[in-house]
Amino acid sequence: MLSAHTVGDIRAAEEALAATLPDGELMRRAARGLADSLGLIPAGEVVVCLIGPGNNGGDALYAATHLLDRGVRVDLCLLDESTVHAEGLAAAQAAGAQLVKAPGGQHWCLDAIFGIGARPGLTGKAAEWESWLDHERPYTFVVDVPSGVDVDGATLPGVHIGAEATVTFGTYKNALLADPAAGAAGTVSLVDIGLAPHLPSPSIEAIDAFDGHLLDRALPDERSHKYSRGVLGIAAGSEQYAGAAHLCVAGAQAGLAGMIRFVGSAALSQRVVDRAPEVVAGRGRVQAWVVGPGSGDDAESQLAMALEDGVPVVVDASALQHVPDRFEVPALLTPHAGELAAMLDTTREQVEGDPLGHATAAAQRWNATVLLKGRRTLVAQTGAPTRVNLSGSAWLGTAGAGDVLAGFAGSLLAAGLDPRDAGSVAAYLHGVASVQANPDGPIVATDVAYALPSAVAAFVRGDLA
Ligand SMILES: NC(=O)C1=CN([C@@H]2O[C@H](COP(=O)(O)OP(=O)(O)OC[C@H]3O[C@@H](n4cnc5c(N)ncnc54)[C@H](O)[C@@H]3O)[C@@H](O)[C@H]2O)[C@@H](O)CC1
Repeated sequence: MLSAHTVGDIRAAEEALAATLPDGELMRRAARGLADSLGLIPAGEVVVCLIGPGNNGGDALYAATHLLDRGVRVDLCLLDESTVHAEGLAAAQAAGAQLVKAPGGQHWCLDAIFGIGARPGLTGKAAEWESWLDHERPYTFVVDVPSGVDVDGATLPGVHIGAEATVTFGTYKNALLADPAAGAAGTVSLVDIGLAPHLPSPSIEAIDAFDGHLLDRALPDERSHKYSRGVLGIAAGSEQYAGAAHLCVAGAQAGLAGMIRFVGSAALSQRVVDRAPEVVAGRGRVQAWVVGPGSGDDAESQLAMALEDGVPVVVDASALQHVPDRFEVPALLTPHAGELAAMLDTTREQVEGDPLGHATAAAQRWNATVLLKGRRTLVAQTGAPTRVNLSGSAWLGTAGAGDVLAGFAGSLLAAGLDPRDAGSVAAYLHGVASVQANPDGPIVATDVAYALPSAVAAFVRGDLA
């Protein structure tokens, strides 16, 4: 599991760690790690370092001494000579760094304008540097966090640096994992400075290949039978969107439930059973429900029916328009930005500009777990670290992928996971399966459903890495 922490928590942890170390040791560790991560820059090349007033600039100045040691040339642009990290500047200059008035001509750049002490949005000279970067496009590394982003909120409220790669220290920051800010960071690498023992529980987490244990309590054993493994009820599809029923069922069949019951019109039920003969048509006892994929006008009555059972429920697509004031059962809501905007009476742009804020607000408001779909899908639940999904590719933006996800998440819920684990593991494996189905190429939602069972198995075995 990757974890991110808030600026406040990072500052407290750094203070506690620094108290156990000689003066300046933390910055030495950060600078050494940073320089090691800049190995891509060949000797003889020139890197321009954009240096701000704080310790972020200090990190870059000390890292510059290591770069100079191995033959990389360093130009320094100072935001303000009077506030720069003085010892760092002296060390970099002594090692051979040149002061320049403005960036120009260099093919490599190091953004050390602001770190976690940043106020979002760049102005003045920093904004001029950003427009040079935007125009000249040198290969840009960020020190700790892209300057100008909102570090905790992971938003982009103004001018900010966009980079190919970010080297961060101690722990991830929200802005490095959650969109839209994460989109500005490029590939992120983490330098260990010894902070972990001093950090509290994270603000954001991301499942990785080593988290297969999350499925442990929902796996079958030799005493299991179809009912003990969990039965999932699905109310999905309609005359207009019959395919959604098939895709939701296909996603569910790739999950951990022992049986699926399908509830819909006689004609639709017949279609579903013809295609997936394991499915049982009609109501009966279930451990969880999925309601809404392709349900159209039937969504309201289907959601009411599911809620009568008092079991956990996945609420997707058109059913999201009919949510109760507050859920009394464990609920996983799975909107995309447009659907969440409609629920919160705002615009898609507002949600996309601040997914973390809107997903968190919705989780609180409906007493539910909210899985907000996007490039970096979020799973927010009040009182627990928000999960962000890092798997998958842009090819996953394809018709029906959400129906598969809803069915798969429902199957994990029926098998005994709580909504947060069910939603976040489902999003993770859905992304993994999409890549495995056809790395770097087009896929349809059915391909994702078919690739899911082997992704589940590899995740459980710990083979995904
Ligand atoms: N605290 C520590 O012990 C460590 C900190 N490290 C580095 O230190 C950084 C944090 O250092 P600082 O706390 O000095 O913070 P910054 O380096 O982010 O700089 C903060 C300064 O910039 C000014 N500022 C912020 N945003 C501005 C804006 N938009 N326009 C104009 N001025 C602005 C602030 O007023 C403040 O003076 C981390 O990101 C990391 O790079 C590392 O060296 C590891 C250890």
